[in-house]
Amino acid sequence: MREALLTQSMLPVTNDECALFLDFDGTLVDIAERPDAVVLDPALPEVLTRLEERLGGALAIISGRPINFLDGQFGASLFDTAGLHGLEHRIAGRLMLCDPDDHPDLRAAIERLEEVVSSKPGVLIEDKGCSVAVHWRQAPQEKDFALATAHAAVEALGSSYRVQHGKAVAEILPAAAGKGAVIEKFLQHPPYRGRRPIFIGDDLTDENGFKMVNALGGLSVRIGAGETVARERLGTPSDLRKSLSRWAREGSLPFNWTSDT
Ligand SMILES: O=P(O)(O)OC[C@H]1O[C@H](O[C@H]2O[C@H](CO)[C@@H](O)[C@H](O)[C@H]2O)[C@H](O)[C@@H](O)[C@@H]1O
Repeated sequence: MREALLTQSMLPVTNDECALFLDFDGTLVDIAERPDAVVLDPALPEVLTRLEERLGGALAIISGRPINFLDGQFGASLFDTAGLHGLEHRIAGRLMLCDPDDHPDLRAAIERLEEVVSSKPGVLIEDKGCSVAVHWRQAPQEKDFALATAHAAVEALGSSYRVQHGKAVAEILPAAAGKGAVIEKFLQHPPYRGRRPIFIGDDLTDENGFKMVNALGGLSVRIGAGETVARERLGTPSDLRKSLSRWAREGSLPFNWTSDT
């Protein structure tokens, strides 16, 4: 009897028990030199659609990008999504967007930032409406300047805003935005409710999501090297795409995750 119970509690987690949350940059797509230069694997929308079916609809993309950018990549409204690190979301098809008009101080700060960086070739401002990213991937010598500029802007904006560090980027966004909180929100709604979350990401903004998922008894997976609270690791976005494709085709989770862990 005891043996039977033990075996039962160690069964692999199945598709109908879990919800899958996927980061975009550095996770589903390889990092590119510029935000507008990422290349989506043309097979990915179909792979994710098959996987979403296997998961009873419980699949969402959780990104720092705006939802309209992600829809442009995958096809309008194809997947549930959280954009701008959780500031906006589409859950079970219901859309909640962030309105830039609600952030007049930030809009004025973005105008100033554009002026300030215009004298620094290779430093890019990515205006995302309710948030802004200062990128230095193409000008690594300007890292200190870019970081100082983003932090000075947030200091002037006050405590309603914060800086989110990332890969060769510092972003300014409303302080309440975070991937952990938005994953928790998804889990309050069908078809996510009652499922165990899996979150796969690669960057500092994803650590907040990993923490939440760990606390909820889910599975956190970090793509690539670096300090992390994630419990599992995969090498590259390409490794992940292969794993997702096999999962969509064959049906069993590509992780060693049993119901007792
Ligand atoms: O949450 P994510 O989906 O991972 O988005 C995080 C940020 O990713 C983007 O910047 C990063 O990817 C760029 C393209 O590969 C790269 O050039 C840059 O250095 C990276 O930091 C995106 O541009 C940001 O808006 C996202 O917030």
